[in-house]
Parts: sequence; structure tokens; C-alpha cells
Amino acid sequence: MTAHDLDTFQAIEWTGESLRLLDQRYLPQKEVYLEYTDAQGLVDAIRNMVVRGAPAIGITAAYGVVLAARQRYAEDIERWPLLLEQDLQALAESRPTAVNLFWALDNMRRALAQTQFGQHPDTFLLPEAQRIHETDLQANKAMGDLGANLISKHQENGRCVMTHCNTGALATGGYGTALGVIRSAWKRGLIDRVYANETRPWWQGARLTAWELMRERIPVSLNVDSAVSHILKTQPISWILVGADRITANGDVANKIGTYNLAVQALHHEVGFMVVAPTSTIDFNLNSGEDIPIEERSGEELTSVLGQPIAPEGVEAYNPVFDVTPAELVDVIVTEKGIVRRPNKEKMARLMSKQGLH
Ligand SMILES: CSC[C@@H](O)[C@@H](O)C(=O)COP(=O)(O)O
Repeated sequence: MTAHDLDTFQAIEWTGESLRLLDQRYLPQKEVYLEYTDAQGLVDAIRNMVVRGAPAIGITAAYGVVLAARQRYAEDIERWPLLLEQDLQALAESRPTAVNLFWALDNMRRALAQTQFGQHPDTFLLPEAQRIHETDLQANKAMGDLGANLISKHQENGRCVMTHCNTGALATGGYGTALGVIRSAWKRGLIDRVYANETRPWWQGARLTAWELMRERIPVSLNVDSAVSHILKTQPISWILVGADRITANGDVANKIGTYNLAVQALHHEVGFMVVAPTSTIDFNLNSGEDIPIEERSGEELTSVLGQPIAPEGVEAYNPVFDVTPAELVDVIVTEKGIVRRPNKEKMARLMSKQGLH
């Protein structure tokens, strides 16, 4: 892979027989690819963060259903759709916050419902998984254009942007959400530099975002999460761009822990706050962010780094890995169907009623 291939680079590859994933736990030191042939392997891959990022999790789960269905079909050519239920359940329990996982499984269930008695599971399930994968890439390209349109050449505050976590090719079907907008804006000559928050405790910013941007030679400065206010005050930053794991009907946004802090800081420093997410991330079944299940991961992610303890043995640690930014702190949500400024329930409903890729 060359630096320029990253534009079309995909961390998830369907081989026809298996799903190949770039193991994100080892980046940037090692590029290790793992090959999966069953759903349980993919449940573990999602849970253990071999693959992460809301759209990437959904795509992985969709292919997980294909692999599980093939296995169940080999076990029992008639009863395989019934046996598949336990695999759908296991995939649904792999991680709780990103709604793209449940959205993808719902789509796979609809494809399953089309399958006639005795038909091979590939008939409807494989094309649906491939459609989910392909439309995510297309959605990211569309959002890249729409988001870049909001970044003007002569930004009042300056020509730099800040981002959080990793929202790039690694987190999606390719190109990225917030990082896709950054890619498009860079190509149009609209930005000079990206400030990437390290994103403790899993370091998605330090390990993954810095890796993606450097490979494309987009100037990036890595900073500790606690430097944000200082940077917004002293550096020429016009926009903070983030992705989302779930957006509720009123426009509240769940995303990587620390995103809420950023929105508050953006308001104080008069920096734009842009959320970039495909409509597969919008959960219209939930009225507000208070209803979103927030994943808590092991305290060990806080108490040790690379296997080395950094806190007193036995200390209790609290590790929520997502937070919810209230809609009133969001300047604009960019989706593949269009943009929503100052989101609220009515505007979100109008957006969702539009025709789109998904
Ligand atoms: C396109 S990615 C948007 C979000 O999924 C991303 O910002 C994020 O929070 C990822 O969390 P992760 O815990 O790494 O799966």
C-alpha cells in the first residue's frame, strides 16, 4: 500500500470465503491482518477492538451473519435460519453504544426474511452485507464533499482543524466520516493542519488518526486531550470535527469520551463544532441522548499502558468510553443525505424523510 492508496484504503476485506481485518490493536507499530471464518471470531474481534469505529463494526457484523449462515446451512439445510438466531444475538451483544451494529443486523434480518425455504443463505445475505459495506464508502465520500463545503478558504479563526478519536478509513468502510471531511478539505486546499487529540485511554487519535494522516502527508500535530482549551485559545483553529456512534431523534450525539468536553470548549472559544456521521448512525427510536447505553470498559485500560502499571495496584477505575453531547452544542450535523444546522427534533425528522443511499 502506498500513501496515496489510503484514499481508497479499506481495513475490512471480504475474500469470498472469509473476512480479513487489519488488527487495529497493533497499529501503528505493526500491520497485522487477521482472517475470520466464523461469527464467534468476529464477535470477539469487535469486543476486543481488532476492529472499531461505528460503521466498521456494523459492516463486520453484517459479514459475520453471512459466515454464520453458511455454517448453519452446512449443519442443517432446512433449519439454518432458526439456528442463525443465536449468532445474530451474539453479534448484537458484542458492543452496546454504536447503533450502526444494530442497524446492520436489522438490515441482515430483512434480507434473511426474503430467503425462501431451501435457498442458499448467500442468495440474499451476501449481497446485503456487500451493499452495507459499499454504501458506507459512498456515504463517506458524499459527506466529505458536503462537510468541506462548510469550510471556507479564509476562516475567521484560521485554517486549522481539530479532531478526536479515529473516524477515518479504519473506522468505516473507507475514507472516513470526520476524517473524510478533513481529507476532502485538504484536497481542496482549505486547511493547513490537523490537531489530533490523543484520545485516552485507547489512544485512537495517537495511534490511528496520526497514522492515517501521516500516510497521506496531511500535516498533523498530536496533542494530549487536556491541551485542548490551550490550543483553541492559541492556535488558528476554525472547526472541531468529530464522528458519532449514535445520534438520537433530537440531535444529541454519543461519541468517544471527551467529545462533550470539546463541544463545551468549542462554544467558549467560538470554534465551529461539526459532527459527521452517515444516517445509519441515527437512532430515531430514541428520543434523547439520555437513553443511549454507554459502554464501560475495563479499568485496566486506565491503570496500565502497554502492559505496564501506571496506577497503584488495586485502585478502582471508572472507564466510560463514550459521552453524549447535547444537540444545542452542535453547530452542524453532516450526513450523506444533507446537513442539519443547529439540530433539533423537527430538523432531524426532515432529514430522515429524505431519500438516500441507506
Ligand atoms: C466513524 S467513527 C465515529 C465513532 O465511531 C468514533 O468517533 C468512535 O467513537 C469510535 O470508538 P471506538 O471505541 O474506537 O469504537
